[in-house]
Amino acid sequence: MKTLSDLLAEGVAGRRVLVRADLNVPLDGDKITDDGRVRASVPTIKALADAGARVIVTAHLGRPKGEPDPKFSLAPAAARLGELLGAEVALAADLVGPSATSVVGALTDGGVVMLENVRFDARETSKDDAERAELAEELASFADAFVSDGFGVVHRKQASVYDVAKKLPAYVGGLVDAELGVLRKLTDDLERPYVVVLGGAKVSDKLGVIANLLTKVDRLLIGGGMAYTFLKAQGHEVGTSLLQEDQLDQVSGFLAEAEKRGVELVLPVDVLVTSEFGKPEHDVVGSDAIPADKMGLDIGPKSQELFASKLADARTVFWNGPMGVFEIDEYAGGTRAVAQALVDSDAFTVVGGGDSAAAVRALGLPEDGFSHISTGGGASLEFLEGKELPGISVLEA
Ligand SMILES: Nc1ncnc2c1ncn2[C@@H]1O[C@H](COP(=O)(O)OP(=O)(O)O)[C@@H](O)[C@H]1O
Ligand SMILES: O=C(OP(=O)(O)O)[C@H](O)COP(=O)(O)O
Repeated sequence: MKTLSDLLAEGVAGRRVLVRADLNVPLDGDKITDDGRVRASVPTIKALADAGARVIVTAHLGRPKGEPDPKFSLAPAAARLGELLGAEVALAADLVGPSATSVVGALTDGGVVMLENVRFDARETSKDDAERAELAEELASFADAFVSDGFGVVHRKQASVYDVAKKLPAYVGGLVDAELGVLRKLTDDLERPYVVVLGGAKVSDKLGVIANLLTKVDRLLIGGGMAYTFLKAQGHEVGTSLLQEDQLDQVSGFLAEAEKRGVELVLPVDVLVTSEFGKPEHDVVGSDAIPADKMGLDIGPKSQELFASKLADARTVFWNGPMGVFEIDEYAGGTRAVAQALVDSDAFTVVGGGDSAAAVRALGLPEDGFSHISTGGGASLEFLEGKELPGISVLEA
């Protein structure tokens, strides 16, 4: 793979460089609640700008439906990036339309601009190769080189991640390079017990990694929205909790496979339930006694203790996905307990994922209490699975 250093060594003054960043930050209205991904994107962008490049940043925010939607505008991220760089970052009102053409045309050496949310164009996430290639061609027409630095999205075969790298001289960015370097320590010769903790809300996306993880880990702790499909597969009622009904058979298979392999699969023994998403009033119930009209929004106090005890003797830990809806104080206890157990541990500990990393910071845990805080959740998991990451393999080609 050609690296950012190679590109800088070639000389970038006056060249237009398209940088794919992951600026998928959590928002409260138009306020960024955790700017970790913007901060992580700065070094690569700054290195290029300082070397006189004309930098064009492309990124996504959330999962809009392939058309412009102001709720998912990158305006807050562009403003924050400008603050961190100490120079204005103009945001084009579109992705490859007249506004983008004019904003890119006005770029001067050392300047940085941003294109509006790449997922406002349905071709970005299209399954049709030709559609993605067409958008990639339009993006590539703005630039002379491409730098792939959105680690959180390298597992997506999308136009701005994968296809565009075939249209321009392509380089791996500093963030992606550094993230891969740390994650390699979790694949070669790791110290055991190796414990993986999974939670969060992207259940259907992330269930798939479990089959492979079962061949690698000693223990798998499952909380967050991910736990309920397991509890249901064990025959428990889960009320109105997040549930991946169509993956129940697959999850039953995981339970059997874990037993066969001697992998300890640990599920919550109690949960905090409420009647309406986000409602702070709640009850603590056994995970085999979730009422039909209630949803589980956090693991309970006994589960917190159980999970902490299962982390205490670990030598290597990877954690993706909050244990509950930590954005609401009442449901932050499980996430805090797992985070604290990692801080207290002297294992090699990696936390990955936009929301997991945000949770660690929002709950006031020391960032240096973890060996590494990764900007990517799904991307890290797929890397640990040993799966080919399209955004990386395209750079190796
Ligand atoms: N029991 C639950 N029910 C619904 N949402 C949950 C539950 N537990 C956690 N979540 C939500 O999961 C989200 C994060 O999930 P995900 O995107 O998979 O994690 P990450 O960004 O760290 O990879 C958080 O916004 C959190 O509120
Ligand atoms: O937030 C992200 O991933 P993560 O939640 O797995 O860390 C990335 O920005 C990828 O977003 P996507 O899962 O909508 O493709």
